[in-house]
Amino acid sequence: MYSSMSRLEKLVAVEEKLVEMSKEFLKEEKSRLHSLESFVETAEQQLQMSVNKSMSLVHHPVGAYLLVKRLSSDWLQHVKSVYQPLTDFVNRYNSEYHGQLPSAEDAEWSAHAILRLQEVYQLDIRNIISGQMELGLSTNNVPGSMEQNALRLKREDIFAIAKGAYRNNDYRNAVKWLNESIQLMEAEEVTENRENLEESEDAGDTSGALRYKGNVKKENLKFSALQYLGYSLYKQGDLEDALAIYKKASSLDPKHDEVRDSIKLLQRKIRSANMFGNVNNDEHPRPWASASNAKMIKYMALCRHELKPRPDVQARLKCRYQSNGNPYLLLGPVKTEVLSRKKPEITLFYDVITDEEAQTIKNRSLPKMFRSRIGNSFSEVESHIRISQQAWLHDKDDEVVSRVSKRIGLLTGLNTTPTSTELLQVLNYGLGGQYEPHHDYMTAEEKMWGTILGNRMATFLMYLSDVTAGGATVFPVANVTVPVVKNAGLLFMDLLRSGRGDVNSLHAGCPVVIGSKWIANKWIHEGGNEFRRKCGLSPNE
Ligand SMILES: O=C(O)CCC(=O)C(=O)O
Ligand SMILES: [Fe+2]
Repeated sequence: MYSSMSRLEKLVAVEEKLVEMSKEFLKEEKSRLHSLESFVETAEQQLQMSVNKSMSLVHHPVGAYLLVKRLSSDWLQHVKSVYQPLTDFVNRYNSEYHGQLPSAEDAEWSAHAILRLQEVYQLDIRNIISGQMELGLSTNNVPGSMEQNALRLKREDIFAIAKGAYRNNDYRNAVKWLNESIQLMEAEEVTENRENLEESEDAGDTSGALRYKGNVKKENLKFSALQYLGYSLYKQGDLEDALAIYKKASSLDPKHDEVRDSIKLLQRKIRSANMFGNVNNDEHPRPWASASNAKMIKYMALCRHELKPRPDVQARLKCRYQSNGNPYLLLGPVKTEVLSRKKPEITLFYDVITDEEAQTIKNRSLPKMFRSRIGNSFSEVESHIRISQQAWLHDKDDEVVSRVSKRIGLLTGLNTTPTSTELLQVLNYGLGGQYEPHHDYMTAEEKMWGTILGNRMATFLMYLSDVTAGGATVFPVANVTVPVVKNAGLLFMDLLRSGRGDVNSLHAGCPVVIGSKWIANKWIHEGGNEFRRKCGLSPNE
């Protein structure tokens, strides 16, 4: 469900219905409880009159009749009147919302999305927690104070995200999130103790003011958070701090065997480290799966707009109105920006489609969307590398689709008829949705398209939406970051003139921070373009 914003948007309507159903239930429940209350009151009154009075009501025929009637039916009716609607409510929830609700796995992935955004955009955890995730990002769309309050994370949520990092073997971030969640738990303990103290003073009871008023659940949460923290510190090689944390956990539950064993183990490890001077801190975990390599580090820096092309390369970039000598484009030449002139040339065309056309394409795709996969014709898998939903549109699906295909032909000077292209691929990214660095062409082994269509020669990527933050398209070799510009089209060559894949065409879709990013890809193939883009004389040309 997290894999596309359009699916997440549907959840809003589901929750709207849930709120409606619950409000109705509560209203009826209140009146039912109210009538139960007055029934119980009456019964109690009559009971007192039967027990205490000189003339017991039960000796009176009407009193006896009422007692028998109450016990033979009224009580059952009232108990049922409370019980039955509750089961109906649960049954309705289970049947009406079955299949529409996200799973625990969805929740876990959503927590991962927050971690990914934190990592890629180097966001401050405290800003994320306080509902100000966009601080430090280039956006003017900052939430108001009411929204900020609604976006504030609670200690349980912070703990859940920490556990997500932990499960990812990302102990560095697990430590950060666990520290925050424990700090919050402790701050809340202080306020609660103060409130309890005030309450007891009000009641004139100062003796038991600091007595443990026992919210066991909360204590368990902290105990468990401390265990996670201790282990994460240990995995990071921070033995002394890990020991201190385990001791703190032990003070909450001195009889806990696992914690006591961990303390002994850590003390032993610290002693031997002092003796031999070498701390075995296991392997240093990586932030998220593949972030350790240079390619990923560069990808993330480009997503943050931190890298620019070399100055000499930048100086040769230009902006022009392009008509390719074509009469259609002469009437309204397209504003074009060349973002890289080295191979592969990367060009951004502004306003290649209209808002209405973009909307039509999105509407046509919505019923056909499925989770994107990566791979080739032999094996395709769902993966965090590409978090989105996609649909394929035929030219004949809508007049707009064929019109746009033709327009891409005019803009690129390439053959974009159905025999030289793939269908239009429409994509909607999900929560933290991204597409990690990849090439669009297929290698010889992958053999996706056969000899007539040939390999993907050029990519024409159109942005069908804006986003509030994140989601740029980046080229880690060319050092180019292309922000999402609604209705613009991005063109780059995937192959060298020789037909070999151009490794420099490496590119990626950065994680979307805020917003719903829609794109449409038109892949133009070699077949039918032999004379439009001629072979070079050297394999590297
Ligand atoms: O979303 C982007 O900006 C890049 C998408 C992409 O590279 C692809 O779909 O092949
Ligand atoms: Fe791509």
